[in-house]
Amino acid sequence: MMEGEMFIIRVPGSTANLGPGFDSIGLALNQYLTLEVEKASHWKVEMLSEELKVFPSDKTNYIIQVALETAKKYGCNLPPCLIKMKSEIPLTRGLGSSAAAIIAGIELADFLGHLNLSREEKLSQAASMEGHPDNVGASLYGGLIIGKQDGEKVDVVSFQPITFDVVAVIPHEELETKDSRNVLPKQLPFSEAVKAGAISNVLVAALLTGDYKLAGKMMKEDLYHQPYRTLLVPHLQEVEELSLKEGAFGVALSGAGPTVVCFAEKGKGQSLKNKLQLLMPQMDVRNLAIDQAGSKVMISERCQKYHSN
Ligand SMILES: Nc1ncnc2c1ncn2[C@@H]1O[C@H](COP(=O)(O)OP(=O)(O)O)[C@@H](O)[C@H]1O
Ligand SMILES: N[C@@H](CCOP(=O)(O)O)C(=O)O
Repeated sequence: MMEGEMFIIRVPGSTANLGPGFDSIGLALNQYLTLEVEKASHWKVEMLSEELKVFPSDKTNYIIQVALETAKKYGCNLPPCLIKMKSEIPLTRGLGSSAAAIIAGIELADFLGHLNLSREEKLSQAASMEGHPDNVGASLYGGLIIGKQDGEKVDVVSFQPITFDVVAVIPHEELETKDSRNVLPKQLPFSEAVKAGAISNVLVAALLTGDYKLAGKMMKEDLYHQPYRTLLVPHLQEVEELSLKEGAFGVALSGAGPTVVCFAEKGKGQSLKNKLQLLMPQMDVRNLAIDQAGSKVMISERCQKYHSN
């Protein structure tokens, strides 16, 4: 990359779990974290979205830290850059902002450092930083991902295209993932763990065969996390009742919450969104689509030529 040239990193946000797929299922959504990057004399982040202004604008920014740590792991030093950053992903609401930031940092290291990492290597690095593969997998691959993590080892299967609408009901209050994980039990009795696994298996089979009614039923039956988190997310039950009545086939807590995601058949999302927004004016209700592409690095032709040398 030459002085003055620029590349763009675009990463979708995501919703995790879809009810019983705790720490394992992720779905990429069409709200994006976008970085415009050019070489500079020192590291600097310029926030183009108001919400991002809470984050450091120097080298201590999380995305730069992720990039430097990733590059270091592969024995590489990154040249400093100016990053202009904007985001459509609400922060700390259960819509995968931290996972998108991690993927952005890894893509930054990969491109700037000529690391040529495979998607599997990127996922392994991202999942070990985030602690679970669901959101990072969706942000990286797009579509629906199902993954299993053991330290740095991740097994993942991704599916595209997945076609249904997603309506996100986003409260104004934040809920940090670590706080929402603190209310979960350390252990489950064997018989309950077996039941919880079976519910998750049926969810996946139902989603992939298009049996949305059954998928919705499984979302509600989750035993892993939603029963414990309802204490922190008292609106879950109300959103669930209203949106099932208004045509959603399923409802789940988005990641660790507090956002609730409602799933509707293709084409039904807009009217569901309109109805829910009227019924819950205090919430930010968004009609979203599934991102099928995952993270992207977009470069100019001149920059591409230089980069491949
Ligand atoms: N664009 C960003 N730049 C830097 N850090 C970010 C960015 N987006 C998210 N983060 C980090 O992720 C944290 C939110 O993570 P988390 O509590 O898991 O919420 P979410 O559900 O949105 O992922 C933020 O407090 C911040 O530390
Ligand atoms: N499986 C995790 C997902 C956390 O997602 P986030 O978007 O809330 O960070 C969990 O349920 O804790």
